[in-house]
Amino acid sequence: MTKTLKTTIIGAGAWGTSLCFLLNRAGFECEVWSRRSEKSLAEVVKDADVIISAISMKGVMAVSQQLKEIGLKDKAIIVTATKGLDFETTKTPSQIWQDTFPNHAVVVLSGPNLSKEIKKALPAATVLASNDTEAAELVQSMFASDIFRVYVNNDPIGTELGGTLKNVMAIASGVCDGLNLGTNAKAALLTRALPEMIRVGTHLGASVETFFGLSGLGDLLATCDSPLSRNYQVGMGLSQGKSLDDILENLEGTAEGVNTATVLIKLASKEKIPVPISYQVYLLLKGKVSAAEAVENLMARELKEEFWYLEF
Ligand SMILES: NC(=O)c1ccc[n+]([C@@H]2O[C@H](COP(=O)([O-])OP(=O)(O)OC[C@H]3O[C@@H](n4cnc5c(N)ncnc54)[C@H](O)[C@@H]3O)[C@@H](O)[C@H]2O)c1
Ligand SMILES: O=P(O)(O)OC[C@H](O)CO
Repeated sequence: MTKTLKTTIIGAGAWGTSLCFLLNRAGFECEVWSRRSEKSLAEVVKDADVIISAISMKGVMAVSQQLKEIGLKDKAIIVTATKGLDFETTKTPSQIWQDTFPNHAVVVLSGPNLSKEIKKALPAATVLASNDTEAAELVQSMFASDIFRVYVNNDPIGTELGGTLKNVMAIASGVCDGLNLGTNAKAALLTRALPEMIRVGTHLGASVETFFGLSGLGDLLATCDSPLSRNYQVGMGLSQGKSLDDILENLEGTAEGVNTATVLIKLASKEKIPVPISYQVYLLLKGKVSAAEAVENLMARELKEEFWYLEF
């Protein structure tokens, strides 16, 4: 039955084309739309049963408003695969989609999914999260294949925050490796990164457990240890003294952690959430500290007890 569902992917970047590859692998057809497509957005979404947004964060608000004007098919499911926070509102993509389409099921897709590995058909796993379990399970059945193991959960905010907040940590991790700080430092960074992500996530209504799953710890491990990650590449470049502009100009695709760091610091300052690692990443991105100074600042912080995510 699901094989007859019409599926449209919005965004023909690295992730949109990888998601199409995965659907095809599972035996599903889909249409990928970009601003360069011959067809209009209205043409590709008007009969779509499943609409997958794989655009970068900067386009989410505009595209969701465009789709609101166009109108979606009754009961169309919206799947959001973007990892970021909106600059103006600090909202997550799923919050934007759900606010725009209150009567439609919104499903978050997030996990340790580096697109270059996906396109080589290497095995991977992901999470589909929604308050609408039926919708999540339907999309699960569409993506599951011999190379893609798909789990579901009912914590969309936690699932997308795992994938979003780790991008900032991946920048820190690129710095750590670029400065050759060693394995001990890397282990300390990643171990302290997780409670920082949990602190933000739980403040925004996410469940702690979600951060120990694929979209939290899983994506943290993948992105913070892979030169394939664009966010990691940003950190690596900064540690080598390159300018952010220069790094971004030579980057293949989007490093969402750059924008996320700014939005996160705005949000964390307003809500008084301690985010020491992300704050040093933010200062580094803004050119206010050097990579070495960021490390010094983290090491010089007030001494405290280790645990747990409520401590900082
Ligand atoms: N590449 C990956 O490995 C990967 C994996 C998982 C999630 N993601 C997430 O998916 C999102 C996209 O990543 P990517 O790697 O494909 O980036 P990309 O830069 O390769 O592609 C982004 C796409 O978004 C489109 N876009 C941006 N603004 C738009 C607008 N206003 N209207 C229409 N289209 C617009 C661009 O044209 C481009 O095709 C990011 O949030 C990223 O974090 C990426
Ligand atoms: O290349 P990055 O850093 O955007 O990471 C891509 C995905 O988020 C990995 O899961």
